[in-house]
Amino acid sequence: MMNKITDNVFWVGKNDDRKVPFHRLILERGTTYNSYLLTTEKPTVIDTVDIAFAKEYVDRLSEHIDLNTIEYIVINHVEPDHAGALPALAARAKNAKIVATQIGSELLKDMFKLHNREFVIVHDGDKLDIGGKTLQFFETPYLHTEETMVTYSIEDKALFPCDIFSTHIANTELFNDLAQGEYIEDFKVYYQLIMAPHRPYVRDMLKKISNLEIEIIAPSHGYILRENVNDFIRMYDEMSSLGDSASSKKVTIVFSTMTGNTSKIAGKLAEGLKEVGIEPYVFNLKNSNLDEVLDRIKISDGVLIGSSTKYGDMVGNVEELLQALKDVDASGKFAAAFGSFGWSGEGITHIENYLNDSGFTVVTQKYLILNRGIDSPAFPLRIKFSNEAGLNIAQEAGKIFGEQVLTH
Ligand SMILES: Cc1cc2nc3c(=O)[nH]c(=O)nc-3n(C[C@H](O)[C@H](O)[C@H](O)COP(=O)(O)O)c2cc1C
Repeated sequence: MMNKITDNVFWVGKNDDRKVPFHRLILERGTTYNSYLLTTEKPTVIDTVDIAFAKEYVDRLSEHIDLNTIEYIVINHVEPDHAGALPALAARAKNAKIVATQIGSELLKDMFKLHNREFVIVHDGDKLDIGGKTLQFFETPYLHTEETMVTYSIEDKALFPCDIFSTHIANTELFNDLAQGEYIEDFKVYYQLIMAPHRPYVRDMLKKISNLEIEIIAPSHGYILRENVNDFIRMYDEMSSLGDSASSKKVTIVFSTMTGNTSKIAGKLAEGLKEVGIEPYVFNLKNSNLDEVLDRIKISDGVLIGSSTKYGDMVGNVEELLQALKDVDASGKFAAAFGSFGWSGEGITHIENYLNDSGFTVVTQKYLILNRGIDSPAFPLRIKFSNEAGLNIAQEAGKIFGEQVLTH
């Protein structure tokens, strides 16, 4: 099916009106996989369709264009509901170069065995002349995975943001002004499910597109937005804004150290928290009153507890604090363990075990994979001695932990 979006821009996607299983959900209203064909002097395809419809998609496309004339295939996001038909298309569009971010290209090569294919690697702000139109690319990491970018057609004032601004609704009307029935709630639910876990990246994306003149948003699922476009951008702005919750959220960092390495990690965690607007309480247990520390933890939304390891155990009086924490109401509080170590780091694992036993929601790598779709930085935070790379990771970890607290 080929539908005109604007001059020389056509929708060539797939309407999937099944109840689609996706990310452990069932998309009750189905979805669409929106792919676009730009019939310029250097014909260009932007994103493809789900891997399940690859053959059908390529066959249909070949009815509209000689596939050998396709010059570029832009892949904004590698997930197989968008890039799934790339191998089938690339096999027949033999002259096409694949346009992606650096990380995107590496993933596509490995996932689809495209190592021998020509790629055009694009960076933030790069432009590509496709003969009659100019595409500009903006990297939008984690929206919804690490390699993601958006494509902007300057002459069309059209943004192709892949998953961003999408809605899971099967439809044949294509445009939001022709929508039969309510879809705004679905648009918001999509944001909450797919985008909200990456809130700070939504803010970065909004900054990047704020200088673009956008008349059409052509995402990869659901309606193409051409009516009240700015309302949808505003909704993302509102949903990703924290209001005054940053200043009202509290995090406590407590640690014990022998030679100062764990103290440096605590400092970096604090810097990361400050980056997201949280001013943490920081206690070195050696110089602190245990009751005062406990009082702070009681009013905190998150707690980070650290120790280095000495002969397979925690150091200082961390264990005394952890024992006392068993009597604190930990419901609704996030916690994570951290520490410096030399070769085995048992102290950090002991802390994590205590936090689990006390009923905190413990932030671990497993937790972040399942709840945020990210696998780093790895919690509990284990830094060998206090190397520079490790300390940078600690700062990132502070940010990620802060985001966790802020969005709950
Ligand atoms: C007496 C002593 C015992 C140690 N035992 C261990 C150990 O069992 N496992 C380990 O991974 N590191 C061990 N280490 C290494 C420390 O955990 C490491 O030097 C760490 O960076 C110290 O951090 P801190 O300055 O915060 O105390 C030991 C260090 C010392 C001095």
